[in-house]
Amino acid sequence: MATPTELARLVDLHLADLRDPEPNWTIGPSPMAGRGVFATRDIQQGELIFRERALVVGPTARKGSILNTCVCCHKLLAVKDFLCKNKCTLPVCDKCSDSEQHRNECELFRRWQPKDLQKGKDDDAEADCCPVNAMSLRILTAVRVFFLQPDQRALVQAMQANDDKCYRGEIIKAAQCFRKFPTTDKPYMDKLFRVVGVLNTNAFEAPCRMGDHEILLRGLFPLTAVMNHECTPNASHYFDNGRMAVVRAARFIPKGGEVTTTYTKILWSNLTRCIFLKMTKNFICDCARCNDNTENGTYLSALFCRQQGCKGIMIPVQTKTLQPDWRCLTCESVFPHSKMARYQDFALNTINNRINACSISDMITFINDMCPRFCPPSNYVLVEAKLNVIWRMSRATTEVFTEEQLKCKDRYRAELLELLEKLGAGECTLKKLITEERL
Ligand SMILES: C[S@@+](CC[C@H](N)C(=O)[O-])C[C@H]1O[C@@H](n2cnc3c(N)ncnc32)[C@H](O)[C@@H]1O
Repeated sequence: MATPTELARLVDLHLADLRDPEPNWTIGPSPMAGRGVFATRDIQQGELIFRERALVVGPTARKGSILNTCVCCHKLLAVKDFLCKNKCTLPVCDKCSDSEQHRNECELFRRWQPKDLQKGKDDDAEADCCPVNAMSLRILTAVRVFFLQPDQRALVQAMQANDDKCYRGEIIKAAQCFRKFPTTDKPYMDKLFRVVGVLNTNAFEAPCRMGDHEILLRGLFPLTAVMNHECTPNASHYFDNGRMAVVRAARFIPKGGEVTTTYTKILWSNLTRCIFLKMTKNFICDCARCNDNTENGTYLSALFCRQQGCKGIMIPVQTKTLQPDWRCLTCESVFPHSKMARYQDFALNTINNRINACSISDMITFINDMCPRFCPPSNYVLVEAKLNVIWRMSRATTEVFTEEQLKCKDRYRAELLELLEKLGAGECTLKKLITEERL
């Protein structure tokens, strides 16, 4: 892995005009992990730390992604016949099909000879069959790295790449979308594997708005990615239309302090964050919040006691483990994680199914009247459901809400702000969004 100095040199080149002549940050060795970002002087709460453009972006192509979106300008395309007119089989608008930006990848995809997904299907199936394979779209961001300038490619090389067998699977699945993928070219495949590893370790999903449609882009923002993770971080980041990352101090950061961000959602429970970080970033966090099973007194993990007749709440006993025992704070019964995990999944699915299917007004009734029967109010799934209601109400343009519903929204908002306060989240992006109701 590159030294902090070498990484810093390449990051400076990448920042170009966005580099402050006297930055309040520097890259150095981190006691947390590898390299990290550190304050060169005291940084006040709310102060800008840096802005950076994406080094490379591409489609996320995750389950549920809208595939008929131009991979260059991100415009929403027609529902049918939306592939590049030059036949690379990527979704590209007519204008971008002939653009400089698309030329290299278009040629490369054509050379690899994409398989025709509609071939061999009967007429009816053909009508319903999406002509794009999400796995070939997913590999596009990695492919784009090969067309960057030498210094930019060196920067990608200098970034950390976690080793994970799943990433190989991602490449194998992409290779199956083509007749002539260079599978036997070992040096090329090794480089591709590393780039895919860098993307999976470092890339962000950045929202990008195009008119009234919003998509998530997969973007590599190298300096933002060098920041290590803390569950209640001292810096917060947001993305300006998918292409620019903006990082500000959420709290005061003393000179020499490590500038941290979060790789998870701030309101997730200890256990949910722990599982997510282990699965996606391959580490177990050791921050103060992860070591406290009351979760700063927020009890975001809490579930009702499974002992008959007891109305107490249970919380995980051990911290920083994927399968803790659970103990009731009232009757002190202990249950194994397997039992509580089933119960947590039930609460999660019940609430999330409603979120996806209910009107705002039904959701409020469900949260206020039904949820308290099976889920403690502090549980993160219920907390997120309230966040979802605020989000939907603030975006609703035509719906008219009753006085009662508006009061509920204000109550949810006050509860969420109190939670963030307990967590010590400072001026984090979520607080800003809740306060400004621009979720
Ligand atoms: C995006 S990189 C962060 C920058 C990285 N330290 C470097 O030197 O390039 C993410 C990886 O850093 C490590 N990491 C980040 N935060 C960590 C933490 N709080 N504890 C342990 N490892 C962490 C993990 O290996 C994680 O997969």
